[in-house]
Amino acid sequence: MSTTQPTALITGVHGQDGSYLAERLVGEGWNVHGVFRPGSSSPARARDHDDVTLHAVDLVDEQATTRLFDEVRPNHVFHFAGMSSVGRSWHDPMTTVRVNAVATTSLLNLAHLEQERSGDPVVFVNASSSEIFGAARDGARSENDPVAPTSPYGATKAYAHQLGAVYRSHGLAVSNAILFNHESPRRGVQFVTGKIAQGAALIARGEMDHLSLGDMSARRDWGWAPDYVDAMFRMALTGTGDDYVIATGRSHSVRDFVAAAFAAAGIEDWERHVVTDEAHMRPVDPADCVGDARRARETLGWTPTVEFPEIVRAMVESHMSSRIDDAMNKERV
Ligand SMILES: C[C@H]1O[C@H](OP(=O)(O)OP(=O)(O)OC[C@H]2O[C@@H](n3cnc4c(=O)[nH]c(N)nc43)[C@H](O)[C@@H]2O)[C@@H](O)[C@@H](O)C1=O
Repeated sequence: MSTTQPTALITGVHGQDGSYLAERLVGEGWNVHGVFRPGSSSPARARDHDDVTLHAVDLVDEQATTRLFDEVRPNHVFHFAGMSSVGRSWHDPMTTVRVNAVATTSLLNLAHLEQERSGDPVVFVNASSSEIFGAARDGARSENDPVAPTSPYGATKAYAHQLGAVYRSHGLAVSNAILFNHESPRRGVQFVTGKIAQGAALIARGEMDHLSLGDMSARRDWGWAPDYVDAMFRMALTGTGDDYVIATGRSHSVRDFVAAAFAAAGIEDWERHVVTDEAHMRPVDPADCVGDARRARETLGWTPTVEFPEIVRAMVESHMSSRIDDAMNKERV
């Protein structure tokens, strides 16, 4: 490994975005360190990646995280680790706060200290979220929209987003990637797209009878995860910090996703197989969530490359052919 190449620390390296970014940075010749939660399962794709140095660290443990920084001395931090389920955040707000707010505070502080110690810039890319905008209104959201979260998850992401801006004004190159929903065959089944893709495949194979969902009228701006990882790589290369909405600009309903997924699995009469259940509904849920990524297009030269039907197909096909190398996706909900 070259020492003149950038050294990146990726938190949440076993997740969807972390794993795609690790592969990308290794391909670019970077020195890549990945952090995962002690005790969490290690998907085969991460275990197989010899070029990524893995660290089992609980990021809520400030001393352990300080030791990690002392060992790695990163000049790029990509912070993806978090409690990422909006639905679950209503049931476990304390864990949501610890992981999304407390750990992010520690990482921003340590990145800033590392910059001061080394005298060299440290670039920090923070995975922010469209959930910081809440459910108040429809229409495409841009970086200038008010931060007004309506879920415990959104509130913790809003805090991390704003603390990132505080450290930016304090000299750290922090980019907040305001990520709208982004999917791939690596998406876990706790999210609606992974659940539907898995359900359609299991029903087509005769291994499941019906799929139980919450609000099917909810609309989301679903993009392709590797595109969103590419956007965050581009943010890092600017060497300066800013806020960037990353989105396709178009939304589809959960119902649209269900119809496309079942069609991809060879089932046209999907209504027979889907029931709605109050248990999957949320106290508050944005009805329509669309992003305006003009700044990312103009400043980063970023553009989404994969359309909605292709995303759905890729996810269903991976479940149909059992190319599921991900422990997360083996779980059934
Ligand atoms: C940008 C944002 O994107 C994601 O958050 P999310 O939008 O909550 O994603 P989801 O896939 O859990 O829900 C999408 C929609 O689908 C509805 N829905 C219906 N029925 C079920 C259902 O059965 N399960 C789930 N999970 N959702 C359901 C649900 O009520 C919502 O309207 C995370 O990556 C998050 O980390 C993030 O930052």
